[in-house]
Amino acid sequence: MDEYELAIRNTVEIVTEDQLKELMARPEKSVYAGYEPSGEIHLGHLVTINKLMDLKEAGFKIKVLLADLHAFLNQKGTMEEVREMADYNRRCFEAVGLKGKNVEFILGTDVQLTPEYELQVLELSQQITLNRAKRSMDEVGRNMEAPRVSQMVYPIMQMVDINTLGVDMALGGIDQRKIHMLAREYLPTIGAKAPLCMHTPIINGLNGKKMSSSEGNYISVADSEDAIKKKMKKAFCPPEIEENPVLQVLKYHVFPRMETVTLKRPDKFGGNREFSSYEECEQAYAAGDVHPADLKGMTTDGLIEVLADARDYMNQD
Ligand SMILES: Nc1ncnc2c1ncn2[C@@H]1O[C@H](COP(=O)(O)OP(=O)(O)OP(=O)(O)O)[C@@H](O)[C@H]1O
Ligand SMILES: N[C@@H](Cc1ccc(O)cc1)C(=O)O
Repeated sequence: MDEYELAIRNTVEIVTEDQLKELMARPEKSVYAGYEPSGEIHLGHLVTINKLMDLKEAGFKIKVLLADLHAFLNQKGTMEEVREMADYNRRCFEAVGLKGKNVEFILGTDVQLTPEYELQVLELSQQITLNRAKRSMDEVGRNMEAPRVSQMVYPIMQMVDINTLGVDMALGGIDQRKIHMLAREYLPTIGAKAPLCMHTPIINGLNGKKMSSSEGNYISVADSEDAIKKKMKKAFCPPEIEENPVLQVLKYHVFPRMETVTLKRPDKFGGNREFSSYEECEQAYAAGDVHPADLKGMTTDGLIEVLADARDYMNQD
């Protein structure tokens, strides 16, 4: 796989592909993703983390924003609580392999409380309508039936983060799209660069709804082998391909880190079978050649293996 293919694999949108091709030809390039510190880093977050690791391998400098102030503004906890979570989350990111020379972690409050930052937030807030700000938070904001003023400031700060961190590209799940499109449109009005944007898919939790800490439907990167087995056993695994959480785990977490995956089953059920790509496995499942229970077993074994280092790291003293 060449660097460009690696950069775009498992993404749903790049705005724009031509700009990405141009950027990749440059010797220096950077990308960031921001995370509201939360209790657990789960397989949903890991989709974006895996992408950051692909981009690192493709030659990007990586910045990870631990967005403590954003989490506070979005009603996720007190300042003390989110700050503490930021430290824990940083360890989780390192545990899954996001670390090293070209990876920098930045705490939101370390860069967001300067007069320059504040002035840019105010300049943008003078231009962006309340309606656009509110819509950009549709999939990001918590308790949006009664949005707080802080939740209208939130997307504007996210735009200013892009300028403050000086990155070429903003990465996030597709739920970040509306905020990113505001950034592309409005950052140039304050003399800042319009960022490239890369979006990854949103994956489902084990009950078939969006994987999220608040739903309790997630697998965490620090889960024990036993916990993974129990959760996967109960997972929703319909015969369909679309929105199938087990296939999503296989596609976004197991295959990117394993060359081949082996389905183990007794001879009377068809015997063992080795898959060397996700697509091959999806076809076999769609054709009914792989039973849902076998698909779950194979995915569980693969996931336990790919998260082994993270588990060990998190369980060190
Ligand atoms: N289920 C998911 N599938 C894929 N990406 C996700 C998922 N949940 C969060 N992300 C991505 O992770 C990044 C950080 O999101 P954030 O930390 O705010 O998570 P969140 O949506 O608040 O999740 P949670 O409610 O579980 O804490 C964003 O780019 C977001 O798109
Ligand atoms: N909006 C992101 C978090 C984030 C905050 C600030 C940023 O600059 C980037 C991302 C989320 O939904 O979780």
